[in-house]
Amino acid sequence: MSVRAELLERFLDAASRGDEEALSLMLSQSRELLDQRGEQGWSALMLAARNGHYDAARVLLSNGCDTSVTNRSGQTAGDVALFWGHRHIVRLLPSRDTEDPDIHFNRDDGEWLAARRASPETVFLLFHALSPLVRSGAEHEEQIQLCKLGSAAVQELLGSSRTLEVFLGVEKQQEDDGMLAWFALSTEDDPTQLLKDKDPSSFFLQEAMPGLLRLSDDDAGVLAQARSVLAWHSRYRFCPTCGGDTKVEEAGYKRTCLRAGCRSLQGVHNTCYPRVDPVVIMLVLHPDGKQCMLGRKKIFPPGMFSCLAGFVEPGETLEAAVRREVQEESGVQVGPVQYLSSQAWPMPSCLMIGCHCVAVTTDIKADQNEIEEARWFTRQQVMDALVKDKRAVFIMPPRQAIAHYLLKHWVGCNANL
Ligand SMILES: NC(=O)C1=CN([C@@H]2O[C@H](COP(=O)(O)OP(=O)(O)OC[C@H]3O[C@@H](n4cnc5c(N)ncnc54)[C@H](OP(=O)(O)O)[C@@H]3O)[C@@H](O)[C@H]2O)C=CC1
Ligand SMILES: [Mg+2]
Ligand SMILES: [Mg+2]
Ligand SMILES: [Mg+2]
Ligand SMILES: [Zn+2]
Repeated sequence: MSVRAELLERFLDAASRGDEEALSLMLSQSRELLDQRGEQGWSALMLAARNGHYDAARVLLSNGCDTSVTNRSGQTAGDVALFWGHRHIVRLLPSRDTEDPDIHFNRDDGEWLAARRASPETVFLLFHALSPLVRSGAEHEEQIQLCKLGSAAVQELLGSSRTLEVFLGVEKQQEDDGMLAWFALSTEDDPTQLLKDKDPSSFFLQEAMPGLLRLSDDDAGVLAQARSVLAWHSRYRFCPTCGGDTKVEEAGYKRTCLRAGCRSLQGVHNTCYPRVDPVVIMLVLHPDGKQCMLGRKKIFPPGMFSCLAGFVEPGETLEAAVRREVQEESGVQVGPVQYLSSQAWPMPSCLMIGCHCVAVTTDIKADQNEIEEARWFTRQQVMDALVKDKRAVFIMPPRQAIAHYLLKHWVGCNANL
């Protein structure tokens, strides 16, 4: 081994052990060690993150180390820390999920909203019966895009009592410090004809699934918000407390009961705001660490297996919901549960809470009502499905579903750890 390689191995070893003094000393002599990766493809920061060494990670960061460096599985130090549950280290590191659009809400200010509504730059998305108006994508046939209409195109609809309006937020414009406002309009009339005159290629996307998977990630994100709020309006026209009429307020984010004295007008209540239903979705890992459990619902396309999922019920923690749903659907008992990430799933308003969990029993007895079949799959089988190899024994859930991410994360993480 060359002197340099040996020095690097000693440096990486100090990071693994959490020896921050050795790290500081070696860096003062040879700064280029900082972001170098060893034979396994891991940097010092990744090793400190893997083993939960907070002070060692701080020393590396204070020396300016690059947090975006990835190992051979494409994981950053932040990903490694997250997987191993070292949250104190995750918090030290910049998150890769910080690229959310910069959206501000101003739902109470009627004048401001009216000005946004009238602005020629403002974007309107049109819906009918929860189906968005779309057109074929520019790039390839399968892809579709949301029709982004200007105020002139929706003038008639804006004034109509048969139109429901939901403010979606504003997008900061890079060039001129301006703000682009977005609205969703849902019409009870069928304006297809009207719009066909202007854009004959547009149509209302009828089936939410798998139709929504044909949108770009940006369009799908906006649609998740709009469709969830509109779905709530379509189901909660009357006051859930007294059955009275309601009026829409706060730019589409509140329905207030019109009956004086209704209990929903006082105190804390959750009937006036759009609902979000928490759903746990989990990849169940075999106690041997080498297999995971996937299930098939009858409605899935042939060959597709996905993670088990289920609604969180009142009084439950997320951990309890994971354990109960896995037990109900597969008969398997679950021990540790680890949260990974979440996803808004607008069918109609689920918040998918993605977890990995470890089974403590292995005999599967699929609940025939919800799950047609559940099986253990090896990592190789998941990998084959992921790369669509001809040996693949099942089909992965689509890339856009959090189940796909939970599987990909498992394959990527464990291969190296
Ligand atoms: N993004 C992703 O990767 C995935 C998303 N999902 C989504 O997760 C959601 C839930 O998963 P699923 O497995 O169906 O859930 P569950 O395992 O909890 O079972 C669903 C059943 O629960 C009942 N139910 C409906 N709404 C609620 C509620 N608010 N609270 C409690 N029970 C309810 C229904 O029964 P009944 O019909 O008898 O009323 C429904 O058939 C689905 O909407 C699905 O679209 C699921 C898997 C993957
Ligand atoms: Mg269930
Ligand atoms: Mg389920
Ligand atoms: Mg359930
Ligand atoms: Zn009421």
